[in-house]
Amino acid sequence: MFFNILEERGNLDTSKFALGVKEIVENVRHTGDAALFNYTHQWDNANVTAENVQISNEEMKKAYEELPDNLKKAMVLSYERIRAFHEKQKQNTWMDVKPNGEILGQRVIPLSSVGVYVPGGKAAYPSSVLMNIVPAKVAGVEKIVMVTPISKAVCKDGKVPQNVLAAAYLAGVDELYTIGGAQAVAALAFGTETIPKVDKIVGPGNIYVALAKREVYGYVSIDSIAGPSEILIIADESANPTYVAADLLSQAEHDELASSVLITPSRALALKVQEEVGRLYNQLPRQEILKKSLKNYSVILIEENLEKACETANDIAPEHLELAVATPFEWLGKIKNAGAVFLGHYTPEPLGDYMAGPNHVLPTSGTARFFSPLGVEDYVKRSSVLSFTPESFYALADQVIDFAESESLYAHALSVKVRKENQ
Ligand SMILES: NC(=O)c1ccc[n+]([C@@H]2O[C@H](COP(=O)([O-])OP(=O)(O)OC[C@H]3O[C@@H](n4cnc5c(N)ncnc54)[C@H](O)[C@@H]3O)[C@@H](O)[C@H]2O)c1
Ligand SMILES: N[C@H](CO)Cc1c[nH]c[nH+]1
Ligand SMILES: [Zn+2]
Repeated sequence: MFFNILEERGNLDTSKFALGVKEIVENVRHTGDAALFNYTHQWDNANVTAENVQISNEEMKKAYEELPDNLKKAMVLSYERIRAFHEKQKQNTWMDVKPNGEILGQRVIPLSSVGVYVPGGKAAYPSSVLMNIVPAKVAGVEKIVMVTPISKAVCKDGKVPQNVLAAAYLAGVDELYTIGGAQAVAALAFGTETIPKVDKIVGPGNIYVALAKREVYGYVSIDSIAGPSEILIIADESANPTYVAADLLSQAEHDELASSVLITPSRALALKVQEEVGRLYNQLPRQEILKKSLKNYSVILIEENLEKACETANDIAPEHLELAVATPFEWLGKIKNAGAVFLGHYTPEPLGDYMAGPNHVLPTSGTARFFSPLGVEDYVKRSSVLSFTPESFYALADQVIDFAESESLYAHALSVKVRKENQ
């Protein structure tokens, strides 16, 4: 029996990973490539050097051209849907021109360089390549640097998988390096002899990647903490236990630290889902990962009613929240904290992972309380614009002087007074 049926659930304790990550980040910061390639050998068992760390555009192009037709079709459709969704997020520069000549505005400027992390320790993630890079392209980022590890578990031949290379080509990456983990995040944050320093690091990853992003924040910007995957399903008696069980398993298979939670007022449904999880588990590979994630970080909670279920979900603030209930739109307004909300019995979370269009890089570990999904706004910055004519300046001069003097900042007041004298 995998799921405990409980009244309460604890959160993932990240502190035991944090010290190791700090050390990795510091070493890469101070010794560059030497530490980067040592850690790559240690954690990925890969012989990456300055000579072979970068993958050429020709290699990516070849991977794309040789992709099987059905996968190419799926990838292109996914690309187009992600692009269409993110085009809607674009913000425009605006200027407000008043009749007295005062102009106030806001420019939206793409970031010069971003580093995108594409995970690759336990699975290959071409879908995350598209989710990271397409919004950066829509925003107009000048240089997109992608990193991804070549772990033994995923890259049997010691090479980045063809589907990842193909997605990178389709999305239009500028530079691709075969490094991963906390060491790759540190390399992007501080730069090394071979890895360029970037302005912002985005993208999902395991606990080491997520904590490393937190560690380098301030030296560079980051999007959010997008760590081990999470799903929380609120279900009532209208839910199909097989669908619910499959959706819970879908996120559990990502990582031993992934979390799948069902909240329901129906004990009958809870028991059926528990049974279905056991049955479906037996048909799946990746059982080592599934077992750990389901036993340690997953739970079925029985709540009195759907109102209470929504309150608990808001406390947990999950990455993905499915409303597997008869009238999902009725409950949507009650959900305040979730990376993405999936409504009804035919909007399973994996549809969002691959094809729907909204971004699948989402905040985890309760950070959906204040972080948002990755989007075009992550790849731009705003800059304010101010322009006054003498007439519009004189109209505000006295109030600025009064305000400045109330702060005892007389040079500020003087800057206005010297101009006012010319009135
Ligand atoms: N939140 C999101 O938006 C989102 C999206 C996609 C995937 N994910 C998550 O991304 C993660 C992908 O994980 P992954 O492992 O497959 O790939 P990954 O690339 O994130 O991590 C692999 C790297 O971890 C490092 N590592 C492994 N063991 C280590 C150790 N003991 N000490 C230090 N470093 C170590 C290695 O350097 C390795 O390259 C999963 O947790 C998945 O749930 C999250
Ligand atoms: N569910 C993941 C986000 O937590 C994204 C993903 C990519 N591929 C499959 N799933
Ligand atoms: Zn997934």
